[in-house]
Amino acid sequence: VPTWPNAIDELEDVMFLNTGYKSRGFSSHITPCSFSEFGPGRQTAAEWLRVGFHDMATTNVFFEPHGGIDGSLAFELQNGENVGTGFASSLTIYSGHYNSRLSVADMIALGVHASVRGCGGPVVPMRGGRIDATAAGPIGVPQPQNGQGTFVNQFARMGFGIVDMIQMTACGHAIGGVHAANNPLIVAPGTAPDDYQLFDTTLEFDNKLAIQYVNGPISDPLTVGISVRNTRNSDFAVFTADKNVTIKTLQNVGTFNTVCSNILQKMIETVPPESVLSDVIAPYEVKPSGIQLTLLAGGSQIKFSGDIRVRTTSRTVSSVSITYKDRNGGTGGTITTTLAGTANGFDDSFAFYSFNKTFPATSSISSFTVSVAESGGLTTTFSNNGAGFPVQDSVIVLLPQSCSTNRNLQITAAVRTGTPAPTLTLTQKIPRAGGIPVPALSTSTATMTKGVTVGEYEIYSGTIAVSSPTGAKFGVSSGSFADDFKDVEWLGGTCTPFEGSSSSSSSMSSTASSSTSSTPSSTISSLSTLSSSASTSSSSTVSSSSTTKSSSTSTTSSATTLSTSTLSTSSTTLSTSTSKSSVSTTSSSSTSSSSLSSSTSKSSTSTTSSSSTSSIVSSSSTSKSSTSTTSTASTSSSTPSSSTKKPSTTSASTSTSSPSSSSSSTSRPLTSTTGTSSTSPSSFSSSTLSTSTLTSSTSKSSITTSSAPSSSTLGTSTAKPSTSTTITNPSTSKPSTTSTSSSSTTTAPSTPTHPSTIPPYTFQGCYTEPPNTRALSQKITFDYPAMTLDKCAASCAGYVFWGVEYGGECYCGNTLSPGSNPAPDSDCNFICPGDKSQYCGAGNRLSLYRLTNPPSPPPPPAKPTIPATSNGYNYTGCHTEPPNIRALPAALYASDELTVDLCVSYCKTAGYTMAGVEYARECWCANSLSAGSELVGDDECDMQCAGDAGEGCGGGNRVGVYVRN
Ligand code: HEM
Repeated sequence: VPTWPNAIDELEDVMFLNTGYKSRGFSSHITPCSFSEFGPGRQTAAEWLRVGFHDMATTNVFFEPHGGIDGSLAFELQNGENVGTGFASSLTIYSGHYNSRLSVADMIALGVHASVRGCGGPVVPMRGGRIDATAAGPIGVPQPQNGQGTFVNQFARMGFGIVDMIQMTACGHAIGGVHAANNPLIVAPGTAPDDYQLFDTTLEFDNKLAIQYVNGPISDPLTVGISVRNTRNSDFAVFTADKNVTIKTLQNVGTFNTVCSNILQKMIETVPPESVLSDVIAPYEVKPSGIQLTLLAGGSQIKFSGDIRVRTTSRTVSSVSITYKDRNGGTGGTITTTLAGTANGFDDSFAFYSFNKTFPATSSISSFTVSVAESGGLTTTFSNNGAGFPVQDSVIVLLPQSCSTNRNLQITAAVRTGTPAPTLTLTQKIPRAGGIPVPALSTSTATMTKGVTVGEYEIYSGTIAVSSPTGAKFGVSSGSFADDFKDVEWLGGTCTPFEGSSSSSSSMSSTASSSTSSTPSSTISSLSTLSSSASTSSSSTVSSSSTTKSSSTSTTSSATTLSTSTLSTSSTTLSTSTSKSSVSTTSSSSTSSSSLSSSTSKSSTSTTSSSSTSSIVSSSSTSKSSTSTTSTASTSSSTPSSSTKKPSTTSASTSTSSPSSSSSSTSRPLTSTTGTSSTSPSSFSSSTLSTSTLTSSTSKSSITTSSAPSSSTLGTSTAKPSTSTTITNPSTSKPSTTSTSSSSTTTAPSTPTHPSTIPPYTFQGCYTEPPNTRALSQKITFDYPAMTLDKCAASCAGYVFWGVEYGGECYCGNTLSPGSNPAPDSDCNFICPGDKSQYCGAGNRLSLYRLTNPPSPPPPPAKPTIPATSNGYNYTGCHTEPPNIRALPAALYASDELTVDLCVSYCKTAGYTMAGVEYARECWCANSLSAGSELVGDDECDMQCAGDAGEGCGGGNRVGVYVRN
């Protein structure tokens, strides 16, 4: 069970909350299994499974980076290998769930898991942590016309053997079918219901395909039907690759389910090396959900609210309570909860218990444990693998005081005195152009300006422009503290002013009002705030600037910030707070209410932590409450400003209502003009990297604003190898051992090249493959692990051309097909796996070589002459054969020794007055020429006589006719 918070938290929610309270709705697109929101003739579950295969299938495990499940499919929809609308529509659905904590690549994997399980198949174990590519990868998806040998090689390139190939394809084709519109050479239009021919007789994930393939009747259009004569019966080619041994084993249901679980897990765990996968995701037994601290009016009290999600799959819960520690690690108290709702996954059920507790800001909270009492009397305490569930109170977003108007967010946060000035961060989903269905994530940041100080906290505010509110997330962070990943859509249109203590509240209101009148200079003041914030903070910022104009800078980092935020464990919180406390006291000079500063209570890193994981207590429990109130829980417990409870901003704003909501100050339109150029296209491109979060959460913590340069390295790595410098790694295996070439002898080359000669061949350049055929097609060999240019040259000895493609494919031919055109040499950027000093083509690109001195073609045969006379017969011309009869039908003599003399003497001896030579070796006789035979040019009767190349003996359908003198 993971420790919370965890990089997989968002994925875990989307994976398990299928229906009910706080459902994430992911699986609704594939429920029931046969469902498609796009109408008849489609099955979304099948489309999701296929998306998984096609995203993975261009993997080349012999290269770095080698691709895999990385979402590159989104950039490859136009490349001819991904035909059908299911790819774009699936990725569009995933885009709706996409954010800085959940990559498209993880959703592609989750789509495989969900479609298989949702269709009644086995559980495919699921891990998180895939990083999204930012550009297309190479081509290489198996196409139905490829043929068995190519399939075997393509799967080998992906890292799979023949048995794997058969298993994966049989499991993949357990659901769905073939669309006539996409594949008219496999399913003829008009021959299947909705033009959609299923692979077997069911839409469920079962082994009918295997059973029917072995025993018949076979309905799989990739095995039987018109695909056979169109050489597109790829399932047949795949399943027969081991003489049907593997497909036969899949007739057993148990074997089938085990095999499919394993092979599909391998498929979705084929990922680029930079994607470090998490453990297999199991649902939390207890998981905090929507936890929020809110500093209440006056600043002396904090409200702590949210839900506790309890897994109820195998327990009947009677009550859930929370025991918390104060911010110094001392005993805090106990909080009761009420059932708010239930939810279900494919195999799990959950109940959410809401709570709402107010405690003094001085003592506050640092962590909590959860006790779950079961109806049987057992009570289990969950301490988050020992340390309790951490809660940081150093940076708190004040949702009631935050709002969104005119595409501007105005965000207010309370920051514990002594904590450096916070940064406001916004991550938006910006649509991509060019038919790419997945948006880019763009993160922009803005400085925040300090307002009043109330008790332990300083109130900061900031504004930031939002161009794409749907799915946008915002947060506030300072160092490793953050309160973030909040939906922009939660925000109402009105910001309720923060009511500080009597003196401070006035200053706050002045802050708010001053915003409207603020002058251009505010930008400057905010900048000064930023610079000074590190050390002294306080003073300068208090009033003036206010407007929170904050020159927002757009950066790309995003995710790292978001995830690390919550990681700040309780202990670190404590230590930092104590150390900083001195600062808070000094700065208190500026504002009034400060004095409290009880944070100095040091106590430092109190160890305490009750690591008890399963202490058994008697039934009684603390609070029953349980079911009675159910859904109303959240509202019932609310105190004055219950607002933060949950997104629904409308209720939030209304509940807090009363205190002079001075509408005028709501939010200032003026800021819209400020230079928040965050949305400029340039900043988007690299932003998708964000999701790197999942791996390295802890270390990155402090990055927030400046990270752009570092994160960019992650992104580029997933794309194509691009330029030479990125890959190199000269060490490993050195120049080839093969002889022929004049290659280097001792030193390892630092940069690969396109050798200008591989004797007896010369480099022609980097060439494309023509659209519908191969550039070179006479002989093909594969050697993905160890191909070199020299090996291909040796394999193609005797051919005029050869070329290496995709690192491991070698093609030979005597002619280059039309449509194969020169491309930039830099396109051929795959390093030869067997010789790192050479390039071996790329996806759809051949490193092309040609014989330096092609053998001079044999001299064209001398044109034969047609003898004018022979043996008393005279040549009368070249005649056609009439349609239904021979020109000289009476007698035929054929010989490989034929000459004109031989033919004439044959007919003469046989008593005919006419003789005719045809097609090099035929001799025809008659006494008259048949009607319909026409005279044509002599050049049509110049085929060499079989017995004498110097003489003409007619032609195809052409008779050279001789008549007796
Ligand atoms: C040699 C390997 C393979 C070839 C040549 C191949 C070919 C095809 C073709 C031609 C279609 C019909 C697409 C359409 O008309 O819309 C199809 C559908 C499908 N393929 Fe494959 N496939 C292969 C392997 C796999 C694998 C390994 C998987 C997954 C693990 C898979 C999953 C699917 C699914 C689920 C469908 C149904 C899609 C739908 O109903 O919309 N295929 N495949």
